Amino acid sequence: MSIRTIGVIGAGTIGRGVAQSFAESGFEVVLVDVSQAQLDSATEQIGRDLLVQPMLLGKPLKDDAKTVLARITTATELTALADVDFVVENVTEDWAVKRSVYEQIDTICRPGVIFGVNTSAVPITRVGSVTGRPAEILGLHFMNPVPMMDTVEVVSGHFTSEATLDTALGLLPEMGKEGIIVKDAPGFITNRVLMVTINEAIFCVQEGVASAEDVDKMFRGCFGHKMGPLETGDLIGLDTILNSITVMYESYKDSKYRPAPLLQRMVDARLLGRKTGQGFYTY
Ligand SMILES: NC(=O)c1ccc[n+]([C@@H]2O[C@H](COP(=O)([O-])OP(=O)(O)OC[C@H]3O[C@@H](n4cnc5c(N)ncnc54)[C@H](O)[C@@H]3O)[C@@H](O)[C@H]2O)c1
Repeated sequence: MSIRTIGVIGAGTIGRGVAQSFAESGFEVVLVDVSQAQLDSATEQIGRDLLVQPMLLGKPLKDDAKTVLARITTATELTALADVDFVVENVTEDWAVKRSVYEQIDTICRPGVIFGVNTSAVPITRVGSVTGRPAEILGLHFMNPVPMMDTVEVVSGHFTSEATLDTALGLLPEMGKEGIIVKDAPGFITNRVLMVTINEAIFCVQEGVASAEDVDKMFRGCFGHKMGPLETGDLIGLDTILNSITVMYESYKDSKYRPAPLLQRMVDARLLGRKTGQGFYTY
């Protein structure tokens, strides 16, 4: 099946980047979110990012920003995905929410259409089990900001077929990205390591060992990281960090994944980072 139209579900922090990246690469995109306000703000943000990111990357767009934006249509109903050739799902990191989406799109999308799960920690095999197409389900863990990151963690679930992996590994280079295959384990590789680091950095701030600014400064200065763990947490969204580390805590039954109480408190207070204008820093 030739892949020309991509269904992107969820127009939040990561979904809008996925939609932008596919559109920049010449694909038609149907972007679906339950919230019209979220779709409107995603479209506005994509418009701004299309102007800024190519300059930051030093790589001009192949087509002008207007043409790229025109490739993205939006909808609030999953039924808009009936004719898409490939799906990338990016809804809230909550199993009940994701499960309901997969049960619906399994009946809406054509048989054989592959579903890429963009999750921080939900097992891909579990997603496959609620659909009638477990061989066509794989993890596509895009990194934020998607248009600027060139590597994708590709997760092979228990039933993911070689054909599905081959299709995804062939599609990613069309977006200028490379996929690295990992096996299915909660948190995969990237988040199993990253979330523990961010969570532990939050414990350090909570205990008053150092300020958020100084923790981040050390990671930039001592290790040459572009961003420290708390800036990264604010970029990803502290609710997503909490959900991810909680999924790993529940999956591995290992106390090293227990969420920091300060993380929980900040999420309760809606201090979620960039997306709400305030996290460890003010935006
Ligand atoms: N933020 C990151 O850096 C990042 C990186 C990689 C993967 N992820 C994963 O991507 C997913 C989305 O994360 P995010 O940070 O973009 O979250 P977010 O909260 O910014 O966005 C989630 C979006 O999903 C929408 N949504 C909720 N239920 C829906 C439904 N039933 N149908 C359609 N849309 C629905 C919400 O309205 C919201 O716009 C999560 O699973 C997360 O773990 C996030």
